[in-house]
Amino acid sequence: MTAVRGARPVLEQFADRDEQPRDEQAPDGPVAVDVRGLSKRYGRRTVVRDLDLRIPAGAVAGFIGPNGAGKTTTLRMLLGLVRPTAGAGTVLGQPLGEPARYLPRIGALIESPALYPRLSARRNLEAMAILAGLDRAQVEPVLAEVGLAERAGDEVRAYSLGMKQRLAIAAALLGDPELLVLDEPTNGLDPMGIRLMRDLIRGLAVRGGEGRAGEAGAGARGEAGAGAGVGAGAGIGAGVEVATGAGTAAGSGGGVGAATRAAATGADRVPARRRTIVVSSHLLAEVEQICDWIIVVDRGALAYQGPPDGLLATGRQRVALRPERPADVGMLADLAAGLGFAVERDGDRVLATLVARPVGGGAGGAADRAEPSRAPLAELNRAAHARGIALVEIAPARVTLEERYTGLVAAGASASQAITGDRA
Ligand SMILES: Nc1ncnc2c1ncn2[C@@H]1O[C@H](COP(=O)(O)OP(=O)(O)OP(=O)(O)O)[C@@H](O)[C@H]1O
Repeated sequence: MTAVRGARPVLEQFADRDEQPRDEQAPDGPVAVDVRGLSKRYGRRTVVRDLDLRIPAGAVAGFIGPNGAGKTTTLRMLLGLVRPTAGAGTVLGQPLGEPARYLPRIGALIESPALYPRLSARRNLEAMAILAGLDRAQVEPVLAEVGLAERAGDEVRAYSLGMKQRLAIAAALLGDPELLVLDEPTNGLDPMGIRLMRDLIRGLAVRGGEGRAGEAGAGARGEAGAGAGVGAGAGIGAGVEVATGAGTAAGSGGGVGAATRAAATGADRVPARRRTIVVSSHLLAEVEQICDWIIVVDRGALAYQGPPDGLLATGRQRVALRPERPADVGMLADLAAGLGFAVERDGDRVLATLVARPVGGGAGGAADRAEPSRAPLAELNRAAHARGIALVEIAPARVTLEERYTGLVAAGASASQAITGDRA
């Protein structure tokens, strides 16, 4: 498919911005994360802006946005690693401002894991378990859960990147967390590694391996435990102890979070032992297949939140137009562009997506958005006919989730630049 033209007048870009499906749907049932107005400023620069997040308990939530959109900063705020400039709400039913109350029930992988390269995966995990005050017997089940059981005795320095990522996830699984936060776990992986990671994450949506040591079964969790994260680099704020004792893995970055068993309050527990997973990525395609909730952020602001099909449903309509004479494709594309469509060439077809108020169409309200195509399509058809172009196809064409995502982010970028001239 060849892009013919994409530049649109500024006013049309503003129209796009207005139509962005901000906070499309709220979850019906219990929520694992419910925060409002989350913001972070660094100096004069706002990197997360008034973010309202509601993540259903038990969902696999994709946290998607381009590089620099504020994903990691947001996740760090949820994990108590960065103090929000503004915002309030709850994580696992506990106040956002008191992360010590919920961190023991969270496992997290934020940035590069810190591992002992000359120790085996098993020994690395045992060290983490000990530092976090956990039963070492948890190590074998989590190794099995991430598919490393057979290589658990190998030194970590011999591991591939994918295996190291798996090991880091195993560390985050220690303590059988209710909420698992994975920041860009597919970063740097090849296509097969990405696929394996996707399969792994899908499987982690159910908590606890069979026979996990010390596990008394569903609903029986309630042992008190001291929460601790294992990591190096950025400290954990808000009064949360960081286990960085002698022998902790060298390395930089946020380290590997290890959740402990903790007292569960009951009211906010998820039935059927579903685990809530938040997985960030700058590529929707890497995670869309496993997500039942999607959050799109762009320049620190929420662009969409809701189920994946909601993102699709809010997409603008696209039509495929095929002229009787293939030689007319270029003229047809020009015509459609002149009528306010974003135009792409697809062989002997033109794909026209309505991006602006229909020329000669409706007033532009919600009803127009629900059925945007009729008036402009009729106009397009007439205009083609007037130029002697006979259409042999004029039919709806599917807009993919990736295209919707890209459209959202691209429209936001254009509008923001037009308004402010910068990203702040
Ligand atoms: N400690 C900091 N001080 C100043 N600016 C920061 C700090 N941490 C992050 N930023 C800025 O905040 C913005 C958002 O960064 P963040 O890492 O949250 O984005 P991201 O969506 O996770 O990006 P990526 O996908 O590239 O990891 C970036 O412009 C970054 O430079």
